[in-house]
Amino acid sequence: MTVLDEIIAGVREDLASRQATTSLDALKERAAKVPGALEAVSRLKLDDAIAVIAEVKRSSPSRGALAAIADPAALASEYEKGGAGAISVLTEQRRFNGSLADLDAVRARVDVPVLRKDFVVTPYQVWEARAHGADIVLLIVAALEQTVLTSLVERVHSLGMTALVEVHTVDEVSRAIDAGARVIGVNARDLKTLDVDRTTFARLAPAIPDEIVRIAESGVRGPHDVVDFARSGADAVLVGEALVTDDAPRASVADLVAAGAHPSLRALRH
Ligand SMILES: O=P(O)(O)OC[C@@H](O)[C@@H](O)c1c[nH]c2ccccc12
Repeated sequence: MTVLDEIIAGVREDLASRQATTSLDALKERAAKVPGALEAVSRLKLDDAIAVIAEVKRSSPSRGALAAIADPAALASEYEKGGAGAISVLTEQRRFNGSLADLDAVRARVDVPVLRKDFVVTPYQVWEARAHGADIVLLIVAALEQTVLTSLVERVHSLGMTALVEVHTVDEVSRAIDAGARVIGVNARDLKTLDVDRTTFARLAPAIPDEIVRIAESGVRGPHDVVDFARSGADAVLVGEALVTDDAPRASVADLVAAGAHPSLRALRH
């Protein structure tokens, strides 16, 4: 069993208990009452800058406890003030110590698009994301059969949200494109082994067509990594650990945003 398999086994158990208390119909009713999803693609692909997606994450299987984050909305608000283009909220409970309550709290506080970061394997979780105000939903290619991936991408888009389809190999890039992805995230961390390889993005980016938004996920330590990923063709970066362990997350987001807006990168983007 890979780490990913273990995580998903736990996710399915937690999912079963939520399904026992909240019916799909109840979720659909709730989804009908929340404001519509924000358009996210234009926030993730900017003309003259790299978008920064800042993540709210307490723990991870690779790093253990990272930060207590007693007030996720306050942290998200700092990220937003620093110039984050979107906020990612981990909702997985067992390994990442997140929750849908965190998503609710962040959603209520910020105006930028919010990403539900979880191991989504069923349509129920997509409805849940929308019912809790998400605008973007992560779908991990390595965790899904192709037919399931395609139907989940369609479900996300049909609810007005944007699917962030995560890949780690060239073959997964093809699967993401075939599934109808408009936004592809290349994860530097292999979820089967948890190893980080920052060269993965540069290797996979050429296989991603220009009309698709390209996001570099994981392993961003600071401004120099943003510049490197931008040079390799990233439209956006997704940053977790470096920000949740930072004493001044707002200023650090601003530094990442400034690095990605540097004039020397502009020529590459036009
Ligand atoms: O903390 P980092 O190395 O900056 O990484 C953030 C984000 O990319 C990472 O949390 C992530 C990327 N894909 C995921 C899938 C599930 C859980 C977590 C993730």
